[in-house]
Amino acid sequence: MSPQSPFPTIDISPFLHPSPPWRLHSTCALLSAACAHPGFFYLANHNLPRALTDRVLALAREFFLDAPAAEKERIKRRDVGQGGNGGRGDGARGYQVIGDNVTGGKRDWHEAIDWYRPVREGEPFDEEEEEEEEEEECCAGGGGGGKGKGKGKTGSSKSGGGDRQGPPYELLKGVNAWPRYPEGFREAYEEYVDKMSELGTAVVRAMGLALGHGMDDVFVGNTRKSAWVMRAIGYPPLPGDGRAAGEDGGGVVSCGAHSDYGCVTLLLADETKGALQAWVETEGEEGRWVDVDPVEGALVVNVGDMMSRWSGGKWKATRHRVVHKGGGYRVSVPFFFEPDWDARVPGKEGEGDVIYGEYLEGKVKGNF
Ligand SMILES: O=C(O)CCC(=O)C(=O)O
Ligand SMILES: [Fe+2]
Repeated sequence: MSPQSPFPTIDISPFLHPSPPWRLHSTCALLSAACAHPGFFYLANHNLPRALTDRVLALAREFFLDAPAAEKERIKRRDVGQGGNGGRGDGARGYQVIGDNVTGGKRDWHEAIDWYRPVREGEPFDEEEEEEEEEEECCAGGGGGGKGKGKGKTGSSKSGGGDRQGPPYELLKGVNAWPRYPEGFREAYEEYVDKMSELGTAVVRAMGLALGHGMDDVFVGNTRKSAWVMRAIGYPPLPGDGRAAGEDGGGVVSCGAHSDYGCVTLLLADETKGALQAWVETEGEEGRWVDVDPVEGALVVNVGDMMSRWSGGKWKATRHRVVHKGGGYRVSVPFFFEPDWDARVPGKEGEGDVIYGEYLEGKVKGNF
C-alpha cells in the first residue's frame, strides 16, 4: 500500500473474539468512515489460516492454467435448460471461458468459475457423479446420502431444494460444478466457504453496529441463509495493444466497471499489483481510478448495492474494475456475502424495496 493510499485497514478481530464494548465501538467508527468513503478497505486479522488462502489461490491457478480442455468443458456454465444430464444449465453456475462474462455490454478478458449457495442439496451435477454417489452410498451401507450432505454449513442450506427433482433447472436453481482437477479442489473450497460465511457474518454484525439505530441485528438477521456467491477468476495478460487501450477505459479490460450487488465483497487475490482499481471521488478533486493493490495477509473489502441501500445511501457501493497491466497470470477469488434470497431490502429515498433474489435474477439475466 502506498503512503497515499486512500484505503484504510480495519482490524476485524474484536468481532471474532469476545471484546470489550470500547473496542467494538472504535472498530465501528473506522468501519463507518471507510464505508462512507471510499467504500473500499483492507480487512486485517481476519483469522483465516494462511495455508487455506494459499491453497485456494493455488488450486484456482492450477485449474485455469493446467486443467484439460475437456474438464473445463464438462463444468461449463450453460443457459437454462441447456447442457447434459437433461439440461443441467441454470444460466449461472459453472466455468466461463475468456470473453463469456460481459460487464456493461463488453466482453471481459478473464475466465472464471462461479458457485452459488446450494439450493439443491444432494442432487448430482452430472450422471457420472450420480453413479459415484450410489457407489459411496452402497459402500457406506446404504445410509449415506449424496455429496454435499453433512459437509458443514455449506451443506446446510435447503432454501427450496433437496427434493431431487433433477434437471432441467430454473435460472440460478441448479447444482454447483466442482473441478475434478486439481485433486482436492472441492474440499478446500467448501472449507473456505464455511470460513468466509463466518467472517461475512462478523463483518455485517460490525456494520450493523456501525450504522446504529437498532441496526445491530438487521444484517445478521437477513444473512442467516446468505445467498453467497463465490468466483475463482483467472486473468491472463491483456492482449497487446489492449493493455494501453484499457488504461483510459476505451479498449478491452479484464473486468469492466461495476458495483457489486449484495452486502459485502471479501476479495482474496494473489500478489499481482496494478490490476484492481476503484473509482475514488474526493471532495474538491476530480474522480480517478486508484489501484487497490494487495496487502500481505489482508482481504480487500467493498460495500455492495444492498448494503448501500440499507445504509440509506450513506455508504457507497463504489464502482471498480480490473485492468491487469502486468505480464503474469493473475488469480483472484471474491466471496460475495449477500442477503438471504428472500430478504426485503429498503430503497434509498424515492425508491421501493427490493427482494434480494429478484434483484439478483435481474442482474444475471442482464449478464452482469
Ligand atoms: O478480481 C478482482 O480483483 C475483482 C473482481 C470483481 O470485481 C468481481 O468479480 O466483482
Ligand atoms: Fe466486483
